[in-house]
Amino acid sequence: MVGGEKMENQKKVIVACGGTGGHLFPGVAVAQELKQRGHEVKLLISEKKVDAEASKKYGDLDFATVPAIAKPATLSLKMIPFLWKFWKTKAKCTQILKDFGVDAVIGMGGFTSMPPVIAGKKLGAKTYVHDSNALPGKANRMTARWCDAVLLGLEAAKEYFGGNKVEITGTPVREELQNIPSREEAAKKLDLDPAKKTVLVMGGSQGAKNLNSLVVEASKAMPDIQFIQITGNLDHDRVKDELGDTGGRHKLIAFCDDMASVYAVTDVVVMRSGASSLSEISYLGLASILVPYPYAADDHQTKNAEVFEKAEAALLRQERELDAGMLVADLSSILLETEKLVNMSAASAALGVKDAAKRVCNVIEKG
Ligand SMILES: CC(=O)N[C@H]1[C@@H](OP(=O)(O)OP(=O)(O)OC[C@H]2O[C@@H](n3ccc(=O)[nH]c3=O)[C@H](O)[C@@H]2O)O[C@H](CO)[C@@H](O)[C@@H]1O
Repeated sequence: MVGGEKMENQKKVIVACGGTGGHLFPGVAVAQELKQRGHEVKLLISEKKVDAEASKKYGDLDFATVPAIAKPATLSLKMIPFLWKFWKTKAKCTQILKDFGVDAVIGMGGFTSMPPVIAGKKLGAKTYVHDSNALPGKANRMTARWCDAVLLGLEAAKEYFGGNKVEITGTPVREELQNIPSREEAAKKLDLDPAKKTVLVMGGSQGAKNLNSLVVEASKAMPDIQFIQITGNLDHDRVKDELGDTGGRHKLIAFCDDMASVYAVTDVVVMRSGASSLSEISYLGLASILVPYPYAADDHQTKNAEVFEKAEAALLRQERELDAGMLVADLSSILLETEKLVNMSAASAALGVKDAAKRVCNVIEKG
């Protein structure tokens, strides 16, 4: 160990989880569980606005920022600034890790998590990556070679880590989602009717302009259904204009910092198939219509969605094939056929891993 004091058996753990909500929130869940077990934790996030916004709710956790890193898709001159930034970030991480006195580093995915893991390895710490996707990210596949173990959210990802020690842990879900409010309580908070069927729409952290517009059109054709639509900051005002007055039955939220209440009142989710959101809806046993982000790297969101479709927990719809009429038909078929909703919800719950945070922390504790 390098640096500061610690209690016996207590580990000092760095959780590198910057770049997107899909990395940050599972990282928060790991940090919460480690802290509860008496370990000392520091989360490394990126300097991006999305990380600042998403982390401000967790004032009791210790965050530090490092620059966000994105690798160019192809070998080109852009590799030069990438490598320079990577090297500088690794040097910054080495200093943070030394000052902290690191014992273990876990990277939750993305190139922003790579320098802390490599710095940790060089300092003699135990190193891990966690990947929540069915088709793991390039950064994790590269980082795996420096790791003591690779932890996976979904079994489907196992084949990509042949030579590594692999453990299927599921994807950790943050504390507030492990204990959500009652439907009545949540509906009151959101000013919705708990007796009415409610659709949650989540566009993911990247562009969802088309999906947002399709939902607005579908909502207009379903006046008895309530909608909660998370638009993303950039699209909020446009969607608001498009939607007009719905008498309060269709709520728009730019960014939601109370997902627990939102999930508590939801019957079915229409969303991208980002792995963290999927881990949350399966944890809570929610049925879904999945519309993968069409430009996600290697189309990995389709692979995530296929896991849920195969289990009959979700309908998979590609955005290019979807129109408002189809969305209305899909939503009606799930919401109006009670048995279908019950079966899909149960299939979703069967995919959820209730003790994912515990499993990840067990691996780190074992060392
Ligand atoms: C476009 C893209 O490549 N996205 C990737 C990104 O996820 P990305 O961050 O886009 O999306 P995810 O669905 O994985 O995670 C979103 C997270 O943000 C939370 N949330 C969302 C909206 C909101 O208003 N408030 C809020 O708290 C959700 O509850 C969830 O915890 O990393 C994931 C994990 O590697 C990948 O599976 C996704 O494919």
